[in-house]
Amino acid sequence: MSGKLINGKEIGGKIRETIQQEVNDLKSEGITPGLAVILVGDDSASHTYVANKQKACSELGIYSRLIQFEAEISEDTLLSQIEQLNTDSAIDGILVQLPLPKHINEQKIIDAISPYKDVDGFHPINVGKMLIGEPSFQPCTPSGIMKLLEYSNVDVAGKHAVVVGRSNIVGIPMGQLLLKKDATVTYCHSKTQDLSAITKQADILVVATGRAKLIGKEDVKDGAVVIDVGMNRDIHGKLCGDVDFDAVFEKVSAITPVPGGVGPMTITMLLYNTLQSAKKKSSRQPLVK
Ligand SMILES: Nc1nc2c(c(=O)[nH]1)N[C@@H](CN(C=O)c1ccc(C(=O)N[C@@H](CCC(=O)O)C(=O)O)cc1)CN2
Repeated sequence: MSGKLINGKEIGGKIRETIQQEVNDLKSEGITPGLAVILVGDDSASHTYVANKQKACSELGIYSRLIQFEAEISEDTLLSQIEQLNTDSAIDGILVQLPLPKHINEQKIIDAISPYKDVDGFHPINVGKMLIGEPSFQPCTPSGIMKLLEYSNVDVAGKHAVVVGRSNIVGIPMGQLLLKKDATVTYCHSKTQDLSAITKQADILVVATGRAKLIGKEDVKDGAVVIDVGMNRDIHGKLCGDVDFDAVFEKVSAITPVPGGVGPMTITMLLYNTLQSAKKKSSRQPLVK
């Protein structure tokens, strides 16, 4: 089974080795990369992801600072915390773990993060730069998927890539990164008519809907490469993706598992972006509002 399986833990591990080497080099020059993580509320999945991010930082020698707030925190308090971090020289990357409680405007919070420290790649300046192919922080999940494809020798150019899902943090940037690598991209979403007719045409199928096992055997083409971004619980409480892994496995040429596929790459690319930010520390421009 291993030939078909795109193993995000293994590929992420290889990339983390090169990041670690570069972190060591930077540290020998007296620079320690630093990441600030803001966590609001008590969502248990968010707590797990943040703990995993901190553990990964510590394994690679990246300084991480956790800033925790109760769910009732005001938007203004959050904004002033971000302002402080924007000018903190020990901090190269700032991330606010999503989702935020409903009374907080997520976009307003993202907009307040300095684009020079926006290691999630969610700030409109980084999104815009990514769209026109300028160097920028790229969002971690889509850029991690591009790495999975690259390390698995999947040539994207000229292929029909179908992205199911249009979120700002995964679906939309995913399609754009595939387009930049010369794929022919189709977006599908909750209003798409006859989803299956389109997913069946995909050479590369990326599914990011948050709907457990939405994609089954009848929805994929023979030999397709399937990337599952989903993170759901099945009726037995077991972690599962948006793709019915067991049903499609025989049909596809390669597939990511859940867990152990895309998830670990999200954290790897966060470490990568934090390192890139630390490398640019000396040339970082003051934020012009
Ligand atoms: N500020 C951000 N918020 C959120 C992001 C993000 O990129 N930035 N993405 C997701 C959550 N996420 C990272 O924050 C994330 C999700 C899943 C994993 C992961 O490694 N999953 C494991 C399984 C973990 C488990 O057992 O529960 C896997 O797939 O193997 C990492 C990061 C939303 N919020």
